[in-house]
Amino acid sequence: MTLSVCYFMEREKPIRFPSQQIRIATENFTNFLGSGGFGSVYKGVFSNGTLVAVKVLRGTSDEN
Ligand SMILES: Nc1ncnc2c1ncn2[C@@H]1O[C@H](COP(=O)(O)OP(=O)(O)OP(=O)(O)O)[C@@H](O)[C@H]1O
Repeated sequence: MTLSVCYFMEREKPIRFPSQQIRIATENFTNFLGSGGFGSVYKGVFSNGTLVAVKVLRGTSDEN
């Protein structure tokens, strides 16, 4: 029981992607989907085929 809860929580941890990988997936933020209160959203595809929506938070830079 405890183990399965831990496993679940482990799976729920945020995944950190290098900015380079995000840039490649979004083809350098070419496919603009729309913008919301916190920033712009871009379409991306990871090399394994996973389709993602990437939000660039307003007021942040891509330095990190
Ligand atoms: N998964 C998605 N697929 C397609 N388009 C998306 C997706 N997520 C966001 N968008 C597009 O980006 C726009 C902004 O999305 P966002 O999630 O920022 O909206 P919001 O909830 O209004 O904003 P916020 O959460 O910043 O207040 C949407 O209106 C939509 O056009």
